[in-house]
Order: sequence, then structure tokens, then C-alpha cells
Amino acid sequence: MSSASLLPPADAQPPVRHPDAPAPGEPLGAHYEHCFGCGPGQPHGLHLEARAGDGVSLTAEFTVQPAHQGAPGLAHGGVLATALDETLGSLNWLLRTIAVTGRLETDFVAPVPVGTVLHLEAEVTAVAGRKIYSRATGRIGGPEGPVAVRAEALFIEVKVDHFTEHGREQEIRAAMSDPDQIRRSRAFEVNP
Ligand SMILES: CCCCC/C=C\C/C=C\C/C=C\C/C=C\CCCC(=O)SCCNC(=O)CCNC(=O)[C@H](O)C(C)(C)COP(=O)(O)OP(=O)(O)OC[C@H]1O[C@@H](n2cnc3c(N)ncnc32)[C@H](O)[C@@H]1OP(=O)(O)O
Repeated sequence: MSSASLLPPADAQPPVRHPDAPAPGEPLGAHYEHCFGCGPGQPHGLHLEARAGDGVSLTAEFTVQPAHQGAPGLAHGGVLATALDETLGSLNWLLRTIAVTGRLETDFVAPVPVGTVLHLEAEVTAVAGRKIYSRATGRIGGPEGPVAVRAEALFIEVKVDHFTEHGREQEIRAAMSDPDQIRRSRAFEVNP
């Protein structure tokens, strides 16, 4: 049961896939080297890998590592919420919109053991002005396996200034000179 602020208003529109969005099946890659969700430069990060789907949808995979435990042998709930947040946030690349998580509601349906591959799927359901409504599901035992986690979210579109004003100078500078052109464009040119 989601809260009222996650229900799109009556004037919400269906999401529009950007014409330059990666083709279905194409990996999205990391948007930032040091992102805890997807960055290759975070030894204990999730290293989540997302692929574009049809429309404004995607799939992603995350393997639960020993560093991600809460209870012995089980994934920490906050880490699972991070996987959902990262998956949902990646949808914005298909819209070519810069947005941040405003609200994330998570249902933890079944425990997720260390070593498990979490198979995620997510879609944007509606857009209303700066507000982007989305939902995601994480399954275990295979892409068609039982649901372990579910989330609904509201992302809010922001200008790139959100990051340059609030982020730390040294990381911003490093990200701006990232030799990976796709990462640079995902961080800085998504909404030119
Ligand atoms: C230089 C380096 C750049 C690096 C850039 C990197 C990446 C960018 C590109 C691509 C990203 C790709 C993949 C990303 C994948 C995963 C990342 C995970 C995402 C995150 O992990 S991101 C971190 C956590 N996130 C935050 O750090 C947000 C902190 N927060 C704020 O910065 C403000 O809070 C903000 C901006 C959200 C809103 O502030 P604001 O002043 O702009 O707008 P305002 O408050 O007016 O809200 C406008 C309308 O949204 C409604 N609304 C707002 N908040 C709501 C809530 N919580 N619940 C229900 N409704 C809400 C209002 O009710 C109003 O609705 P209405 O228009 O109907 O009145």
C-alpha cells in the first residue's frame, strides 16, 4: 500500500522515452565511477548493472556480497533499498532527465541471502511536471523467481546545479574530467 504522495495526480502523463535512449538490451553502464550503487570504483559498492528495456523500463542485477550483510548471511535492508533506488534512478537516463529521489517506499517481502543474484525490473509509470513516478521489483532465483523486494518512488527533476552547488568540489572536479565520455555526459549533459 503506497502513500498518497506516490499516486500520480489526475493530470499526470505517460512517460516519453528519449529518442536517443539506449536500445532495449543495451547496458547502461555506471553514471559515476564512485557511485555506491553502480560505480566500479567502490570496492564494497553494489556494482549494479542495468540494461535498457522497452519504453521507459529497464532490468538490473545485483549480487549480494558478504559486505552487504545485516543479519548473519542475509542482505541488509538498507542495501536492498539502495539497489531499488539505483535501479529506479537509472530510469531517468531513458528520459534524459536529471532527477533525485524525493521519496522511496520499500516492501521487504522475503529475506535475501548473501550470494544471491537479485533480478530487478523497473518502469516509470507517470510524469507530472518535475515529478517522476516509478516502481520496481526484485526477484531471487532467476528473473521469473519469487519477489523478494518491491518499491515505489517519486523522483524530482533538478538542474545540474543541484550537484555542483551541493556536492564537494574535489569529487565534482574529478567527475568533470572523467575520461569516460558516456559517464561524463550522463552526469553533465543529460539535459543540455
Ligand atoms: C557534478 C556531478 C554530477 C553528478 C550527477 C550524477 C548523476 C545524474 C545523472 C544521472 C543519474 C543516473 C542514475 C542515478 C541512479 C541512481 C541514483 C539514486 C538517486 C539518489 O539517491 S538521489 C540522492 C537522494 N536524494 C536527495 O538527496 C534529494 C534531497 N532533496 C532535495 O534536494 C529536494 O528536496 C528536492 C530537489 C527533491 C525537491 O526540492 P525542490 O525545492 O526542488 O522542489 P519542491 O520541494 O518544490 O518539490 C517539487 C514537487 O515535488 C514534491 N516533493 C518533493 N519532495 C517530496 C517528497 N519527499 N515526497 C513527496 N513529494 C515530494 C513537492 O510536493 C512538489 O510537488 P508540487 O509541484 O505538486 O507542489
